[in-house]
Amino acid sequence: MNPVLSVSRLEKRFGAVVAADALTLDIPAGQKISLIGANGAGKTTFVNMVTGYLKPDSGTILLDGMDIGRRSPRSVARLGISRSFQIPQLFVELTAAENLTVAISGIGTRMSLRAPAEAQGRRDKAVELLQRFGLADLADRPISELAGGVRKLIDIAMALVRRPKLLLLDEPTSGVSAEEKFTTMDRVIHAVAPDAATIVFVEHDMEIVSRYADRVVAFYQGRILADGLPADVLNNLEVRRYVTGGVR
Ligand SMILES: Nc1ncnc2c1ncn2[C@@H]1O[C@H](COP(=O)(O)OP(=O)(O)OP(=O)(O)O)[C@@H](O)[C@H]1O
Repeated sequence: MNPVLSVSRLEKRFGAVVAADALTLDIPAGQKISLIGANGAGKTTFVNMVTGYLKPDSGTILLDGMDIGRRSPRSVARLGISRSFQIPQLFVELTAAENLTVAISGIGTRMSLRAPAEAQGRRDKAVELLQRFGLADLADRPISELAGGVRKLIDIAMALVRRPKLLLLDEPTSGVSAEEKFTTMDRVIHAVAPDAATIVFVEHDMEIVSRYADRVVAFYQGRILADGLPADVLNNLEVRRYVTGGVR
């Protein structure tokens, strides 16, 4: 089967810093892949290039065989790649349902914003998405009143509005308490399952990585240091030395 995403010899420099050094990676449908690496290893640069927020200096990014390396973030999202951010991008004065309704309206093409039936349809879809995350009872609460972990989940719900082929999550459990981190990830995996989306998540917490990833890609200085099954990558000597800090 052809990969959903195929990245080949991707390069990005910021002055003297090589943030992406000949990155080559195929991602088949349905995988849950974790990107790991120390601060500054190039994980976010990779996510930004794949989602159109950064233009690569060279190399190709194919989504279902289509070259998307020069497209805008909006165009990449329309084609089927969605993302969440380290810091949730939500309208804090609006409620959870209103935030989702805005995102749902954004994908409606010829729908009239004023037609009551369509407004109700958008609201129903927003509540259905919140339900998937176990958050339906918070639909009418303003974001400003909600905890960090809940905001993260709502940001991820926003990314699911378009039913993406590929979902990129930038540190889904950062800022979430130790007690809540597994519940948060369980809810994410459960919520994404109906769309069978392929998930790439940047993660610093190795407990989360080993519990939820099918595959781990370790970055170091803009390069891929190791790529494979979690147990293999996490036991790799170089990964332990340069990424997880297990070998001094
Ligand atoms: N816009 C930019 N301008 C200049 N340098 C940048 C820019 N974005 C990233 N870099 C540099 O590129 C390298 C890779 O950064 P990147 O943010 O991709 O790392 P990361 O692995 O996501 O780190 P973190 O875990 O801290 O988020 C770093 O040296 C960083 O300082």
